[in-house]
Amino acid sequence: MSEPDHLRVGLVSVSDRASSGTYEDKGIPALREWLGRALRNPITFETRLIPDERPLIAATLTELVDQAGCDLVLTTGGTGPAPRDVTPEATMDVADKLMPGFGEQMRAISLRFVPTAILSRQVAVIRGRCLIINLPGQPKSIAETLEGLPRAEPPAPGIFAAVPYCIDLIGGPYMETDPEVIVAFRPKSAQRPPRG
Ligand SMILES: Nc1ncnc2c1ncn2[C@@H]1O[C@H](COP(=O)(O)OP(=O)(O)OP(=O)(O)O)[C@@H](O)[C@H]1O
Ligand SMILES: Nc1nc2c(c(=O)[nH]1)N[C@H]1C(S)=C(S)[C@@H](COP(=O)(O)O)O[C@H]1N2
Repeated sequence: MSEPDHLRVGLVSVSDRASSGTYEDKGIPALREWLGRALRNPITFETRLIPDERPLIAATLTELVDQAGCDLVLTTGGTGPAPRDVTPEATMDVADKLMPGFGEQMRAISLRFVPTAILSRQVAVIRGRCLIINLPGQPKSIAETLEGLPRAEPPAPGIFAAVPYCIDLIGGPYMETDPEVIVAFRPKSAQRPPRG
């Protein structure tokens, strides 16, 4: 059987303080660690650590999709209500299509962890053949929202369950997950045979 498809993934940490060196950035390492655990595909990461500036965030996302050729871009930070939190606006600036279900589900999952979940205005969009998803800045929120609480009662499905099929539908590579971390949902007609 052939090897899993290669993925190119953009990781963008949007933080005034981490990008200026006030504190160490923990966003990109947390994203890289979670994706490394969850995916069986070989991945090339494109990482960017930038301040909360709307034109710069939009230009970074455009570059990652149009020049670097990312299949998936995850951002962390800048989704709240503070004056400098503009990641959702910058993400919508570069969008071809909005994908509101991701934001709705992330806020629902996050409410299981923190009552302030509703303060995140995180969005997801399609640009070209790339899915761009905003995550909150708190590093622990990355695993919380991507993975959810699949074994809790009632379960809260992590949003990453829907990412592989979304990438299929926009013409991207076939993403394969470790079911111990996240079970990717695809309709039967879209599934490749499991690897032995
Ligand atoms: N990139 C990051 N690395 C490490 N910790 C972070 C990062 N971003 C946020 N945090 C943590 O999460 C908390 C809440 O984040 P907050 O909403 O204040 O940050 P932000 O708007 O995402 O980034 P900033 O205020 O630096 O521009 C911070 O006090 C910090 O402890
Ligand atoms: N899963 C999860 N979601 C979360 C949080 C969290 O700790 N875990 N923090 C919340 C808080 S306190 C804020 S202010 C918003 C926005 O955070 P940001 O501005 O760092 O993106 O995300 C919310 N969503």
